[in-house]
Amino acid sequence: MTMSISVGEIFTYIIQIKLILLFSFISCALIAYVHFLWRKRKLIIKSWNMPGPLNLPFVGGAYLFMIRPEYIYNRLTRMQQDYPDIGKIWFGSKLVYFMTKPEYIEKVLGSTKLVAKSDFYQTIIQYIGEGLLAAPVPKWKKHRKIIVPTFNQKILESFVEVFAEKSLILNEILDENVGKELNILRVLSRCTLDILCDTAMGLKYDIQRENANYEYKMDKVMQLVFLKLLQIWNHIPFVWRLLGYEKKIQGYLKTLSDLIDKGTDTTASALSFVFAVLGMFTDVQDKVLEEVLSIIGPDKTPGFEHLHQLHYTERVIKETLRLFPVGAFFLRYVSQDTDFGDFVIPKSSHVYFGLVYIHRNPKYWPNPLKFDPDRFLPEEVAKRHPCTYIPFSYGPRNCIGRYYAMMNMKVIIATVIRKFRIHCQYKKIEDIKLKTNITLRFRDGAKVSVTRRDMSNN
Ligand code: HEM
Repeated sequence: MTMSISVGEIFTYIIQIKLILLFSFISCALIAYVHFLWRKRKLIIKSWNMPGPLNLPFVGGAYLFMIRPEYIYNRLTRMQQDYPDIGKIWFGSKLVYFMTKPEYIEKVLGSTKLVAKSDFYQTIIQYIGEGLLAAPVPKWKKHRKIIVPTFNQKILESFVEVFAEKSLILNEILDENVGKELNILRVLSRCTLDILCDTAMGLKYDIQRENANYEYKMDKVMQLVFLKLLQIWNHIPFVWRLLGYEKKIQGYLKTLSDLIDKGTDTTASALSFVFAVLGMFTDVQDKVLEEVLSIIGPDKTPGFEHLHQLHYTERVIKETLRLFPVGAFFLRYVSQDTDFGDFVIPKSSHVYFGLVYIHRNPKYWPNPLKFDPDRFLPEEVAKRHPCTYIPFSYGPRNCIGRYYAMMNMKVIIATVIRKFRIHCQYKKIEDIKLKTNITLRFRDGAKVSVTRRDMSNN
């Protein structure tokens, strides 16, 4: 007896198999989703009434970041604007709150209990190393106690000479590029990295003159880390490798070797914005020059004793960091239920602090896009809540390098401004479009150039 199967039957079998597979897939997905809801039930219930963007199953609100990397930060900023004071978003399986109300910010950042870093930092740890920035709490406590004294006044004072010496090399490089549109961030990154290697490790690399492109590679590493951080499909190792990102990042890391964990370029980013601002607002530039000349003089090397007298310059730096907070964003892990009066932020959630919107919130900063250094006159500062302005974060886990960075910036500005007039093609703050690769950057370049200053008429 022979059995024959008709083409029609084969077709029916195929359809049935497909239906079974589809059904199995949907069932597995449903089971996984119910399992997820069950595991996260406490977070879901406690955050239920908190406003936020639409969350889809599995991905939550992460679909909002399926955009070109340079637009991700803007989207985050808009989210803060759309949900004033506080909002929430599910980022895959992670519940993330974003807050802009200073009282809420203070409650989290000022707490000695909420000092754990969000596990979003794992990506940073994986490629850049743990450092103090991302260290788990017990290790952080121990290391911070050891490191803080190394930033004391006496030690900082001894660094000023290095700041000044390296700033003179910067001046030589600027002099070779007079009149050209410069990649100012690159030039400044090399200078601040050169300074950091010397002051932190005693290494004399002469990075400013070498052509090893450290800052370029560092930038690429940061860009890739940022992508992995915020586009959750990149968390899947297979996808990350398939897209070729792992190979790229390892390539850059290999050549950065021992510099990688020192490669912070926040100071250089901040300075690049200061230069742009000085170029845009010539009256501000003139006042900075006037102050530098009156405190330090036309040729004298800046010394520690001068720096605390540069009040106007300091206000210019602070106002620049308000509009362009180069530390862009950071996250904390909520290790215990935290009561805010009207609501509770549940244990195991995360808090995101996006600094651009916090610093430009019209509720606390009238006419926020106006560049006005006098917002930082002591009497004006006293009127504001301290957490309306947090470029160096706030509380027990704030930036330990803030005084170092401030002094470094003042020395560089004082050295450069006496020899060069700074120009910038941007005309107003709104013209500067931003992106971030962890630190804040110009989306369309800094558009800065310098010309030699004729000191007979400045
Ligand atoms: C303008 C320059 C700088 C800005 C705007 C800045 C900003 C910040 C911000 C916002 C944080 C908190 C980050 C977070 O919680 O994830 C931070 C932490 C930190 N910064 Fe800075 N920073 C600057 C320069 C520096 C420099 C020059 C150093 C070192 C020499 C430094 C060392 C650190 C360290 C070690 C931490 C981690 C502190 C901790 O977790 O206890 N920073 N910085």
